[in-house]
Amino acid sequence: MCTAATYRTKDFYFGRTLDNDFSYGEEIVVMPRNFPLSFRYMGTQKKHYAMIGMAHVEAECPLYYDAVNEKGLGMAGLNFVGNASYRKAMPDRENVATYEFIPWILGQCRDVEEARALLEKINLTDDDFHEKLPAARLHWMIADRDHCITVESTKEGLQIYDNPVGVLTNNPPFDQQIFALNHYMQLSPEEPQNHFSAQLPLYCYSRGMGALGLPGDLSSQSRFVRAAFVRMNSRSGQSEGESVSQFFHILGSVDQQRGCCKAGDGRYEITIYTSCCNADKGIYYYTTYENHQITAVDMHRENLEAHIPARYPMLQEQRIYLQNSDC
Ligand SMILES: C[C@H](CCC(=O)NCCS(=O)(=O)O)[C@H]1CC[C@H]2[C@@H]3[C@H](O)C[C@@H]4C[C@H](O)CC[C@]4(C)[C@H]3C[C@H](O)[C@]12C
Repeated sequence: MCTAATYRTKDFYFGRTLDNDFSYGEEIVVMPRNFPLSFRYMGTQKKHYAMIGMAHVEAECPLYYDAVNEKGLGMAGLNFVGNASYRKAMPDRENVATYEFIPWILGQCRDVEEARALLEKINLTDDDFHEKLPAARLHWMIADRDHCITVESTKEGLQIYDNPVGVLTNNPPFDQQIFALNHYMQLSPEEPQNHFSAQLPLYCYSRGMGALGLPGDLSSQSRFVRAAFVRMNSRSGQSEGESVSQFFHILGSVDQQRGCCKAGDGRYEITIYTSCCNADKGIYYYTTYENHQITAVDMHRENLEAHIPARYPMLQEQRIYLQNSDC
């Protein structure tokens, strides 16, 4: 399971949880403008926008899970197993393999409007990166500070949905996820009133009762509702510290603890990492399952005119600050 979210204060933030029962060995990768992007069908782009994100690097090629570019556009891929459907390359389309989709969009587009224009011409192909890395069954969230869309390639073709919630999880398809919010419109951060019966002395014996009924389980539909409720009602200060902290709290509402979701063979699905990217400043903040200290990589500290990506393995060791170490 995974959840992606956007958040806006003074700056625009974009991030996700990556939930799985194993890791592909991902790292933070800054792709500079002059790293040649060789596409399977679309030739080579010698120059493109720089980007920072989480990727598995295979044969020197960053395969991004989520990233933002230097213009403040963000994109993340999340499992969409059983619904994602890709086609063979087609003569009249811009054919892009799914593992190329993030650099294809972020390398060329400043914002969602430009991404929409590319999406009109695209055909997502079913090509594997290689036989050990088959095409991942995903759908994607693309967002800038003003707009957010969900992109799904299904048997019916390419679906592009406005995403007014700024949240994406996994199945079912996005129109059904959004529809399900109708069932929760009574949820509120306010104290509820007794509409049940005037003849009964019902009262609020606890804070938080306005959100009674918010689903607490780990299914993707429930995580969608929970993250949407938290995200839509989120309040924080404008500073970087307050914004980043609030973002991690939003995604903390859908965190997966080891033991609650069995994945077979004694393995469990857990939140391997949580990311929060300041898309305006190009700073990628993250925590991992074992390391709750927020670590950051700033793309603007790298040479963005370089030809080779800069790679930062995630710091996994938790450093605990002993406050009374002098005693
Ligand atoms: C497993 C990840 C998605 C996690 C997720 O959504 N979990 C939800 C579980 S569930 O549905 O609710 O059960 C996805 C997100 C990005 C994917 C990776 C990226 O697409 C980059 C490459 C693409 C290659 O084709 C396959 C390996 C790969 C390295 C992918 C492996 C895997 O499919 C990743 C890591």
